[in-house]
Amino acid sequence: MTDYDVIVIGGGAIGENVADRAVQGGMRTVIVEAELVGGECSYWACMPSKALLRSGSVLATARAVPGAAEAVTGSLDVARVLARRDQVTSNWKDDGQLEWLESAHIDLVRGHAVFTGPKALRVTAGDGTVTELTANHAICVSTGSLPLLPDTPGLAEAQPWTSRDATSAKTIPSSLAIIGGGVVAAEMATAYTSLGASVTLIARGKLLANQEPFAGEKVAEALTKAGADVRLGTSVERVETADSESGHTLLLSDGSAVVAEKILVATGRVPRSSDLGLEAIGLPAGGWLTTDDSLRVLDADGAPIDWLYAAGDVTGRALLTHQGKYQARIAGDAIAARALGKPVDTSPWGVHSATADHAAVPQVTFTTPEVASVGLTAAEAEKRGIRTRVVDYEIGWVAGATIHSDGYEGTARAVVDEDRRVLVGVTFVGADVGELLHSATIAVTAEVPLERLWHAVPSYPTLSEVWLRLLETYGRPTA
Ligand SMILES: Cc1cc2nc3c(=O)[nH]c(=O)nc-3n(C[C@H](O)[C@H](O)[C@H](O)COP(=O)(O)OP(=O)(O)OC[C@H]3O[C@@H](n4cnc5c(N)ncnc54)[C@H](O)[C@@H]3O)c2cc1C
Ligand SMILES: NC(=O)c1ccc[n+]([C@@H]2O[C@H](COP(=O)([O-])OP(=O)(O)OC[C@H]3O[C@@H](n4cnc5c(N)ncnc54)[C@H](O)[C@@H]3O)[C@@H](O)[C@H]2O)c1
Repeated sequence: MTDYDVIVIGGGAIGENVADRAVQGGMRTVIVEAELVGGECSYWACMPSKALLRSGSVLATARAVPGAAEAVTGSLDVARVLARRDQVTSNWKDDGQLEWLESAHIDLVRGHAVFTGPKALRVTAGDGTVTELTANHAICVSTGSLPLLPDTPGLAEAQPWTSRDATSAKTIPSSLAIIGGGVVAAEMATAYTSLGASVTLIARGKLLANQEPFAGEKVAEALTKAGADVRLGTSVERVETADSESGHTLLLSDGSAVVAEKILVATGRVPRSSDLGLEAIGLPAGGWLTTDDSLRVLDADGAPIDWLYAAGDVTGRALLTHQGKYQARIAGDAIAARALGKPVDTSPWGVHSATADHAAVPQVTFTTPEVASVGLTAAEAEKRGIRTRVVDYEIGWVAGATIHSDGYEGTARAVVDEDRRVLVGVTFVGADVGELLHSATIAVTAEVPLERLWHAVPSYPTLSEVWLRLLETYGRPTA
């Protein structure tokens, strides 16, 4: 039996950050990791997917800038794109992460952890070695999420790709049918189209339905223009696989059929909590771990368990690396503060409260065009009873867009809370708008009054000038 002040289950980006903050708070801390330290984001999600997307995005921009366009004479070098992706994932080796753990004074136990009781875990390594661990103060669960697989007849037999296969593929299939209309579906449709696959995207609803409506519309339009077949409002009812040579036939609810060499299922995520032994501590297996805003897990009565924390995807709060790392900083600090009897500030926007998860989550979808959003959409704000005014502006009309590329197309939307005269949501769609997003995140999180925003002067001629145009469209304040 080995004891630590803090045990973190899961060494993904989020677990690493919980452990780092706990160590910095004076806690002796260990991470238990079953697979690769660095987790999904580093090896099978954010990093490889963005590496697969980047070359196509650069090429599209270059083709829209005369002078550069003439220098682009070929299509993407697929082998080089895949090689760069391999480099970005460190060839699926975690040596670099191990060095970082050592420098951050975080111990590591490799293996699969299950709860044996309160503050107690059993870790079984790949070679069968068992380590019993106990925590003096806290255990934080950061085990992430797994792909959701719909029980569509014939789908499992077709051995579909999940996001792991799509981000780590060594060759590009000639045709790819993507089931889903969310972020993974949109990004992988963009990447695989640019890499030469014949892509069909099948979504039961709209594309990027959680975003402002124009976001999904513009991405669907661009995908179609790039050669993808985008089928919205239709579901896969059955999959037939005659043999591996002829590929798969997907029969859709609108009566049509799609034939593809590979199928990618991108229908969302489920919490990775079914094999954690949660029953040993009185929690149901397989569910999201609901937390308070200082990331303590809530019991069946909704009361926080004082020694049990969770951060990242497994909480279901916001399935994004940056938002999970935000939770991790708060969880690690709260664990250390409570252990040492120091003050804990869980008031909204307090140092130990993940308040932004409710009102100011930023996200960039790296499609062509990009979608960058923070806070509430107009529809969400209305649902919350906020009296809003929606302000739209075409990004292509600002001087920065003229310089960026010819025929720049993009839209910006600001959702104004009319009673408080602050922004509650901002969305940008267009090439390279991802780098604009943090300005909006600051405006929304800091609740900067519109009157003060007029004094935040965007540099000329950058895309940021869209901020000034949004304010002008809203109307200049009077003294
Ligand atoms: C294709 C794709 C692209 C994405 N792109 C982006 C993006 O661009 N930007 C963004 O912000 N987000 C992106 N995301 C989301 C992002 O990947 C996740 O939000 C993030 O990885 C969650 O981190 P985590 O640490 O909670 O979980 P994970 O990274 O999954 O880490 C959990 C770790 O826990 C380990 N583990 C699980 N159970 C146990 C156990 N019982 N014992 C020991 N170890 C265990 C696992 O092996 C794993 O290493 C993307 C997701 C996908 C699928
Ligand atoms: N750039 C980024 O920030 C980025 C990129 C990729 C993924 N992610 C994160 O990873 C998570 C997973 O992404 P995702 O795209 O898998 O999930 P998602 O929740 O974004 O989209 C799921 C899609 O699948 C559809 N769907 C769900 N169940 C279905 C079913 N049974 N049959 C048919 N369609 C079904 C939904 O209608 C939706 O269109 C998201 O929460 C996202 O935030 C982020």
